[in-house]
Amino acid sequence: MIRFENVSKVYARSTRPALSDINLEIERGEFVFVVGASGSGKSTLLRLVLKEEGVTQGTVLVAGQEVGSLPHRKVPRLRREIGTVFQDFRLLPNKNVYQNVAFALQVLGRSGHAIRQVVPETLEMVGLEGKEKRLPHELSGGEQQRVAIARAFVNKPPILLCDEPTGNLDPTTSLDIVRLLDRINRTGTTIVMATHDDDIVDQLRKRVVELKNGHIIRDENKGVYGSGS
Ligand SMILES: Nc1ncnc2c1ncn2[C@@H]1O[C@H](COP(=O)(O)OP(=O)(O)OP(=O)(O)O)[C@@H](O)[C@H]1O
Repeated sequence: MIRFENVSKVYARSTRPALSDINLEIERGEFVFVVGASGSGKSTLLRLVLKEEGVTQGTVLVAGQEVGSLPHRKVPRLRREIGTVFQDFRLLPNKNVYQNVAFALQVLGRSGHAIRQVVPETLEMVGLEGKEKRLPHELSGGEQQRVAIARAFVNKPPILLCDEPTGNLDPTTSLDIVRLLDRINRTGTTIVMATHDDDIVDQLRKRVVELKNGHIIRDENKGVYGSGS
């Protein structure tokens, strides 16, 4: 589903590579935690998948398509295949819960009929039924993140990229959010989650890819946050 072949990324005005010679294969339906210290390259890895940044060397493939050679006009189609969830939720502040999620489908040109069917289903799945009319500032952080997840998932993308989705949440709420992501993963969605949250990684026991200074130093199934070495 996602493949990195000998990928390096050096940002402009930077001497040290953010990623160096990364080889990584993530199969359809996997749940992968990407861990590592601040600056180790986690966000850069996600940005390359989205073509928010280009590679300096190597190849990134998403669903068999080479992202680097994708013409600009095809980037929106790539991004439709990939839901994104961030630490800071990024909700539209003047739209209510329902509208935030519906908007993601409106921009894809979905019919009103389809939207009226799928938005309530998705809000129920993430546990927000009854809160449709609330504005983001009337929700807790955990609820706001549920809206963001509903919005990312409402068009059923095959891939969900999550960059520190629990970074602003307390431990109990964080665990609820990751359990929700786990449930979404069980519907067949591939999930890649960059995180600093050791408790979450240790509890979920998924595949763990650890980055250090832009290198993969560990890739372990049913892994824990620290290598224990
Ligand atoms: N736009 C940019 N221009 C120049 N250097 C950048 C840019 N974005 C990131 N970097 C550098 O690339 C390296 C990797 O950064 P990245 O954001 O991928 O790390 P990270 O593991 O996601 O960190 P954090 O956990 O703090 O979010 C760092 O050295 C960072 O300073």
